Amino acid sequence: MTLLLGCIADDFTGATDLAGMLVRAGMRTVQMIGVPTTPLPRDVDAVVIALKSRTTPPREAVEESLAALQWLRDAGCRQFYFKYCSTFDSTDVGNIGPVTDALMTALDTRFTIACPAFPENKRTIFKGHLFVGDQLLSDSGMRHHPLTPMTDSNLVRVLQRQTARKVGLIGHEAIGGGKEAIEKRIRQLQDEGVEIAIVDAISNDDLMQIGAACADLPLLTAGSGIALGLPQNFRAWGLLDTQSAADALTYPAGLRAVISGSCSVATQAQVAHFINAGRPAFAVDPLRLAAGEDVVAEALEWATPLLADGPPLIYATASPARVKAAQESIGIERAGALVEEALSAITQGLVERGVRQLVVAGGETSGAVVQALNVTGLHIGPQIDPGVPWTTSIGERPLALALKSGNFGTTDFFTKAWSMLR
Ligand SMILES: Nc1ncnc2c1ncn2[C@@H]1O[C@H](COP(=O)(O)OP(=O)(O)O)[C@@H](O)[C@H]1O
Ligand SMILES: O=C(O)[C@@H](O)C(=O)COP(=O)(O)O
Repeated sequence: MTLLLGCIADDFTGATDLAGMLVRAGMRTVQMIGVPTTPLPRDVDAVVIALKSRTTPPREAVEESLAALQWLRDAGCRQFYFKYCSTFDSTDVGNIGPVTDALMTALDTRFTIACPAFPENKRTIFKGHLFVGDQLLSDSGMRHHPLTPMTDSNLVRVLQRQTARKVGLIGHEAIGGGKEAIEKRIRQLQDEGVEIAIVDAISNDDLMQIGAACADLPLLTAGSGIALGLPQNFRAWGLLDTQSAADALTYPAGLRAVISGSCSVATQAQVAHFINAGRPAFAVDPLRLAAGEDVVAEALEWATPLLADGPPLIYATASPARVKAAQESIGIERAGALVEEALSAITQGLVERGVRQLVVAGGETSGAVVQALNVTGLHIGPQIDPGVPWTTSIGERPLALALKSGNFGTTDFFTKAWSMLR
């Protein structure tokens, strides 16, 4: 087995998003939870190591990312990919800048790109500014994110605040000129001392050109979009066969549930749609958790008799005003941690009661839940919506898991995802 691409993702839904994209483009891909301690399945072209490092202190994020890189290098990967959010979720202290810096130093490379674009999910970059749909990032719902509020759309400026390396821009003039024009712009930026370039991209065609131009870069940093353009390079080098069934999966049978700790705009609409469709839903309130009430036992008692009739929803999803009120009362980190712990414990209880098919909404939430379930890795299946594939956990008692990024998926996601499991 020759591993071609080694990826480090800063959260679990992001890792699944990237792995799904690679599978779609014909690379057999597994997602491992944390730095692998168990052998990889056979016949794999790409590995995505999922970390929960998006919002941890930068030193911890760097340490974990370097450990993941070392594992991927030891496994023989030829190119490396640091995956972060398509909305560039980070704060002024990191972790995109510090992790990129550390990976560049470890790989002894003086140039990489930074490109969160994902046009199919309406994340585009033009003149270095990130758009979410028709809005600038800073006008989008991301300005209210509980942990990483994004209030500046100029990615050159955002990243420059997080790194001492010089940040530049590969603008759309170069992207429109195709592979050669992009390579020329990279050389020009390198002559100017730029080490990390934000890259404009507004279409999948752009991503294919960028992928081709970045074939020889040891490290890429990006959302999942850039992955679409990489398999063509491995194929051109004769290293990758065309895989017709890279996403073939067999799903475990069992009861179903939806867990949502995401407060993103898309998830709020999905929760409302599920409730309006008459499906049962239980709200987890961080203030009750902080007061020491046994919300976990209450949720499990509520859910148990409902499981036979289809998926119940257990959610902490709330409006920006309610999230703010909870955070002001108990603190941002504590509110997040209490909710993550409670949702994880509830999910463990549901699995003990026979749940085998789960939709989990939210990156941090998915990280907490998947770790609590002791999942070590995921096989990647077909996509439900762009950026969200079905997966099955590796191991003896597999679960079917759809880890949904906060802002991904159509409004009816929680009710429609199941039809693909039949
Ligand atoms: N009602 C709430 N009040 C405060 N924090 C919340 C609430 N609901 C969820 N959270 C926290 O907000 C964070 C949401 O992040 P995440 O799960 O990554 O969702 P997304 O993918 O939408 O960013 C989690 O840490 C979660 O525990
Ligand atoms: O790139 C993306 O947008 C996603 O893959 C992702 O990382 C989303 O993170 P969450 O919104 O925290 O789920």
